[in-house]
Amino acid sequence: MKVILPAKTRGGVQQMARGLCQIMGREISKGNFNTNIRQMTPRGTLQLPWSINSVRTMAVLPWPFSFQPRDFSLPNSSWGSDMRRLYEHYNSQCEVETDDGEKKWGVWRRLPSYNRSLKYATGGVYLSKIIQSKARLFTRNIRAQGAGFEYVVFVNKQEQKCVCVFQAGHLLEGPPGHVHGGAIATMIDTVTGTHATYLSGPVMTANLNINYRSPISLGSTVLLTCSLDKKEGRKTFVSCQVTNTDSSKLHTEATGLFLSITMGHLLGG
Ligand SMILES: CCCCCCCCCC(=O)SCCNC(=O)CCNC(=O)[C@H](O)C(C)(C)COP(=O)(O)OP(=O)(O)OC[C@H]1O[C@@H](n2cnc3c(N)ncnc32)[C@H](O)[C@@H]1OP(=O)(O)O
Repeated sequence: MKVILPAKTRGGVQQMARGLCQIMGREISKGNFNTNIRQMTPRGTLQLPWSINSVRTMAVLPWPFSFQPRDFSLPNSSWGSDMRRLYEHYNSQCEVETDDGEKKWGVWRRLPSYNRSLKYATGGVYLSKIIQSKARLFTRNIRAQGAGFEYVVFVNKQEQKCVCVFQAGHLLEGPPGHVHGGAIATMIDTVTGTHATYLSGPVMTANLNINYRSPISLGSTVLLTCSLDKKEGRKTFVSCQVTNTDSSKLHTEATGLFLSITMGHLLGG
């Protein structure tokens, strides 16, 4: 049986689980991560600190000890008709049924929210295990559904392309009735960064160039379409267009340079 708890209760359960970790003798702290992740075995696999393994174990324990983080990229009641329609359009191509009724991966893949996405990136699996229970992109921190960044990302590995369906909530206001340029830049950085991560493993944005062509109305849904321009050593070049939902109007265009980083760089080593 699957029990879906209201957000408040889930928070309580998470706190309780954290409390249990503490009672059991260790709190998961950044220092704790840093010390332990440097312990590499000769084969290059990580010796995870016991606290992380405990957290992972708890993620598969039955309720009330399980605290699988919420996937923010799934539809919720704030999603408008455009958002839902485009979600269905891409989601229906994530899994396809063959003639003999077998289910297979389609050309698109929906990326879940959180740093769970990192596991799809080359070499990202260990990083994912370490940070997924701690980190959350700030775009997901506005609790009221529909008030901030509502979005879902789909990637197409074959075409080295990715799309994001984004509905901008009222808290993202810049010019009256329209989305703030910084909020648009945030989404561009997030989606191009996600795409670069998917293609190249852990990266950081080194350069982002943005041209704003036409304003985006608050509450509207737009499409961010990203493609790989080229890869050169540690550099991944990605471009991005923000358009209305039928791609007939260009709102914003951007190019980004992402540099592959080591785990040490990301964790301040
Ligand atoms: C699933 C997960 C989804 C995640 C999505 C969210 C994505 C969010 C992404 C972000 O917002 S990351 C946060 C914003 N970015 C930063 O804070 C990065 C700060 N900068 C750095 O940490 C370093 O400058 C950086 C890692 C980008 C590069 O430092 P390095 O020491 O690794 O590289 P280095 O400076 O040696 O440069 C390597 C090459 O890149 C080139 N380069 C570096 N920065 C550049 C730049 N800004 N423009 C053009 N080229 C640049 C540099 O010239 C050189 O070229 P060559 O090899 O050809 O000589």
